[in-house]
Amino acid sequence: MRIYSNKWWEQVITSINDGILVIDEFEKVLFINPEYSRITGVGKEIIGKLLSAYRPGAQLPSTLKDGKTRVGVYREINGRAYVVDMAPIEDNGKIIGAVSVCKSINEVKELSNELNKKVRQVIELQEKISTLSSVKYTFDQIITQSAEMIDNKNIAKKIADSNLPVLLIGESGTGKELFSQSIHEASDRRNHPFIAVNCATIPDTLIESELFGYVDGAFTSAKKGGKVGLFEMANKGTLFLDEIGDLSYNVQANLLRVLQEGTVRRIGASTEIDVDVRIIAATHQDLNQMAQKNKFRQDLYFRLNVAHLTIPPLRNRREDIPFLVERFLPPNYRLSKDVMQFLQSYSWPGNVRELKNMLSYASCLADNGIIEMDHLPEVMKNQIIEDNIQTDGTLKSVVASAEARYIKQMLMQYEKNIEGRTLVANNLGISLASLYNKIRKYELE
Ligand SMILES: Nc1ncnc2c1ncn2[C@@H]1O[C@H](COP(=O)(O)OP(=O)(O)OP(=O)(O)O)[C@@H](O)[C@H]1O
Repeated sequence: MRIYSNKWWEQVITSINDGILVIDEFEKVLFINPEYSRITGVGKEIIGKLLSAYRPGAQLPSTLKDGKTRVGVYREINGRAYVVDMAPIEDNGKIIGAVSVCKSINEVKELSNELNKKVRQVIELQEKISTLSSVKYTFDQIITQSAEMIDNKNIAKKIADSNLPVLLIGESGTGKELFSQSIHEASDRRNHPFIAVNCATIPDTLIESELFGYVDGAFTSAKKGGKVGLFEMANKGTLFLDEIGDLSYNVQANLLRVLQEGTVRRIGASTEIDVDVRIIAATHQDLNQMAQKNKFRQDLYFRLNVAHLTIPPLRNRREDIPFLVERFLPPNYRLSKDVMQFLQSYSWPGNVRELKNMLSYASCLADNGIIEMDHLPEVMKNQIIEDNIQTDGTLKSVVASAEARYIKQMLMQYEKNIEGRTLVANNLGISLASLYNKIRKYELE
């Protein structure tokens, strides 16, 4: 068998990543490695000294005496904390020395602090994801009787389980997010995050870091430790990009790259991260026209416009109004005949959201459970109804239809008594008698 020199063994021990100290049978220190010095702060001056004299409280002399191994003994000297394992060195049953092996706790502490920091970050992210991704809606909650909306629901159900991107087009408050959440809930991504982001409400300078995240030190105001982007948060789930038409051209290019590659690169990072995210985009704008005018990237438009649904405004599906009213009114509340008639003729610029909010407001004012015209918000009553006016037939009948609509609109704004009627007549520039004639003629009451 080959005999290895002392120098050879010394090199082996020197290269070990734990601190090592060896004493002889008389407690005299024979050897320490550089790691021991690094952990304890004790240098080569200890060699040749009696350990208990140089390091009071050391337990290695006890191991020398009783021959017992000691494991995980905690030591803290001059702010340096470490754990020590001790073992006797025997030759033919006789203890001829002892060795101690130590590991720094400062490093373990630092690692544990680092770990705690990461755990806190994960908890923060989980909380953020759960607030961002609280899916409330399913297809059953989309109330409609309109043929166009029923078609939309059927198509949405069919494409839900695919990974196809979806583009939802419709005015504000028509239910685009409702569709988007329902598609997510009906897909096999339902147990993963649904994250909604409104591109119109995030300033241009921040949107990239929101979507793609950044690494530590990416820019001067960057948060320490970096930031996870929404794409990473939505991994395996759905990212709902509302008002996508408001994204700047630059961000559109980066978004397209993520969709094509299936990877994101955090701002300032050199590596890509794989992401598996289904995109549902929504807009009230005509992206096709915007693409033709170079205001929206055509390649991104084609990428997003794979499955598209156009959600009609409420004024074009008035048959839904009574059903939505029933859904949103608190129990034991009802609308007066006037109010129901008004809702049927109103233009609903804020669509279903406006109807829902209006009913909440009015039901607070209606003490006896019956919602009257007086309980409607003033802005609504003042809204000039431009639709539903007859636009074909003889000139006489079209003028009569417009006249009836305008008088009705005026009547709604004033009290239903003589003072109110006088104000209406004055505003219309006609006599009170003439106003009553027109009310009778057009059956406005
Ligand atoms: N068909 C419907 N049945 C029941 N509730 C509806 C329907 N459509 C819309 N809503 C309700 O109206 C409100 C607005 O809907 P939603 O947020 O989905 O609209 P949106 O088109 O995404 O609006 P925006 O573009 O302004 O974000 C929500 O409270 C939603 O629940």
